[in-house]
Amino acid sequence: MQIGSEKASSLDLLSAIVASLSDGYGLDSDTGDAFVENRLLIAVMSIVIAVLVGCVAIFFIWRSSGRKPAEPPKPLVVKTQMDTEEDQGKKKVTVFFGTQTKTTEGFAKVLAEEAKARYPNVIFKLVDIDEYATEDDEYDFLKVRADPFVFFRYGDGEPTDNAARFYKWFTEGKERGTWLENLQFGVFSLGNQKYEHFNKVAVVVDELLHEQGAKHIVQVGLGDDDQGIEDDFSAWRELLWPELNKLLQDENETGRDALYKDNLKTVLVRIFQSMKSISNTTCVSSRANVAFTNLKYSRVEIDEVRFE
Ligand SMILES: Cc1cc2nc3c(=O)[nH]c(=O)nc-3n(C[C@H](O)[C@H](O)[C@H](O)COP(=O)(O)O)c2cc1C
Repeated sequence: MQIGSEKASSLDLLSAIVASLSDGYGLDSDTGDAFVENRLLIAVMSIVIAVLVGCVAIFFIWRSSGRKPAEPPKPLVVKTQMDTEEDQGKKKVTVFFGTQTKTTEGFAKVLAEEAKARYPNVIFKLVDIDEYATEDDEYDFLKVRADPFVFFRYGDGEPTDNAARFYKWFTEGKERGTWLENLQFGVFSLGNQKYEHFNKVAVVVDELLHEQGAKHIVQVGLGDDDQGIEDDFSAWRELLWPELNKLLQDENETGRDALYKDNLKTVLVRIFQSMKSISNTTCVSSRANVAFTNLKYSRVEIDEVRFE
């Protein structure tokens, strides 16, 4: 050991410390010498300890700086749900909606539930357009979907918050050409003619879908809150069902109307339950009542499932 030399290295110092510790703890001198001579081992150990101490320090600095781990991306609702084995081979319809105060969501739900009752072998999904894609590019799903596509929008001259990202991406992509030839769609919009831009966003989306190759199942429905939006909605649905029959009804399917009537009571209960989950107001329930008068079910029966 060369502690007395001109300049002791840190390794020499460490060796000296280990040697004195071994003395202090009663190790025999041979063992102490072995430690001291095995400088390479000590060097490796000291590096490992230094790295570990460094990692712990970095971890605490990182935690104290308040950074949170990156959030996992939002699930792609439709893609993941529709790719299940059970769904394979079945026809699928997606009801997308954009909404500000959830009225449109309620109407979309009514449509989806009624459609499920009419076409029990078809898979209907109700999807908030903003939750479909985490990245704009994922809206590319439109080009590969051959399923009927029903889109709900409302206008404010501007899109609703939850449709803003989709609307920006879609309206800025006019150079895409006719890339939506496999898509069939219908649009119904909830608006109010008192506003300058009556149902503007829906009209733009409808026109653009058509321009880009998608085929109308039914012409755009422009609901007017100022006149009677439930009647507009009912009238649009009456145009929709015959067209969906052509697309969705199985060739060997018979007695659809009887099946539909059997299902209807259950469907009404489900709709009222889901409406209640959206809003507890009786106003929402009464909207559903009106929306269903054209199904020829008496008001008395519907009132049995009213929630207060
Ligand atoms: C702040 C505000 C702005 C609106 N702007 C428009 C508009 O520009 N054009 C239109 O047709 N309707 C407009 N409406 C009417 C809504 O489209 C209508 O009330 C619709 O039922 C709301 O649906 P939601 O609850 O799903 O957002 C507006 C409503 C509000 C409250």
